Amino acid sequence: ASAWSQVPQGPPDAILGITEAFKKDSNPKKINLGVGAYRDDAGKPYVLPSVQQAEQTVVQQNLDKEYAGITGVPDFTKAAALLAYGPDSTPLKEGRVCITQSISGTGALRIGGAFLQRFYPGAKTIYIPTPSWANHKAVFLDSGLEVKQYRYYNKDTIGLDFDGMVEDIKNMPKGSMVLLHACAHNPTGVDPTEQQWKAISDAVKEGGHYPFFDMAYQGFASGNTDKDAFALRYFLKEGHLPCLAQSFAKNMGLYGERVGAFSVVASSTEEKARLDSQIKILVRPLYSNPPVHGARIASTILNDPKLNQQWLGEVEGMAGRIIKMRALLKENLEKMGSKHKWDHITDQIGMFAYTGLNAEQMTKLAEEHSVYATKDGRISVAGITTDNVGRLAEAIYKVKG
Ligand SMILES: Cc1ncc(COP(=O)(O)O)c(CN[C@@H](CCC(=O)O)C(=O)O)c1O
Repeated sequence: ASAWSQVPQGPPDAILGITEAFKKDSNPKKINLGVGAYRDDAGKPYVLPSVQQAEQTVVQQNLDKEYAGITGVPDFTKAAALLAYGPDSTPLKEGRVCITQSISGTGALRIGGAFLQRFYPGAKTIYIPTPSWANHKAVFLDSGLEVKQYRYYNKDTIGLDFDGMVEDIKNMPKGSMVLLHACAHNPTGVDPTEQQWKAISDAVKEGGHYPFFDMAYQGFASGNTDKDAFALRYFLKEGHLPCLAQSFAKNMGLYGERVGAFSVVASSTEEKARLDSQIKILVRPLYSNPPVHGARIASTILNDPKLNQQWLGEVEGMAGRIIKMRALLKENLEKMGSKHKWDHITDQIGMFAYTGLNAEQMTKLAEEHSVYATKDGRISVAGITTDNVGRLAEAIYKVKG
């Protein structure tokens, strides 16, 4: 018998499996609201013009294909840190930010999980929101951490369970690790207000907890990269020493180039040097060093003031189209005569809308209307276009009323 005879058949991925089902559907009017990837109003993937231009520049430089070093392309990681922490960030100015390039956001989370598992002085338990990105739990379990949850979403108000979240943070064992979505919460699209973030920071500080920010959508939520980094920067001002996972998949459309970064804020430059050395020791046996092409594109954009401005305009454009599609869907649902309130669709922010539809209704959307999205009722708003929004509203109305 083969060595693998006892390997069980695993389930399809909760998110990426939706695209597989969508591809199998022959209905020409099918709609894919599954994977959180931006589409333009023609429903096509969008390569940002600033990315195309940056790529041309990189190619014309005829660079070599040598290893970038374990922590990646230095011009990229320096610029990524500046984008996240901001030009007036004290830790950045004092050289206390330890950063490595990563295989996009997932890779940053995984380096973070492995680093915390190896060096965190407290209990190796990380608390993630309820609900959270479908892959968070597996990333941290596979990193060797225990995963627990804190209350986050209130299904009655289809909003933030702020009191529950703060209470759970206050009740966590002292010195717990807490994963926080910096902006554009996935899957709910529900973010704390700036006031609420201040209370959350106090609760994290009170418990001596350790914050791990996942910022996969900087710029993509509000259209403004500084605004979307508010929570992270506020925590820094409040003296927290967080770690951070960054992704350039969505805000630069570099999905398949796998461009990201993992960083830890140290308490001194001497500590930063020790962390640097250990991050390198951790990454080397993982994948040794990261791919250079995507990072060179991102670095060209971030380091060229003109291209950077153009890029910021394009990010704002993507965020703007999503905000417009939210309003259009709500309007169409109301035109259908739906007796439900749909304010949450326009109140929510970022790539996703949490519709409130249950798994059975989501299955009906797929089977009876060829509308594909994850079973938790999340829809990727970027998949909505002026052309398909009417049909989508009709389908939702038919399964939910
Ligand atoms: C909160 C959050 N963190 C990290 C990531 C990882 O993104 P990278 O591509 O590794 O940079 C995602 C992507 N989530 C999207 C995209 C598809 C997926 O990976 O699940 C989603 O939820 O649809 C995310 O939503």
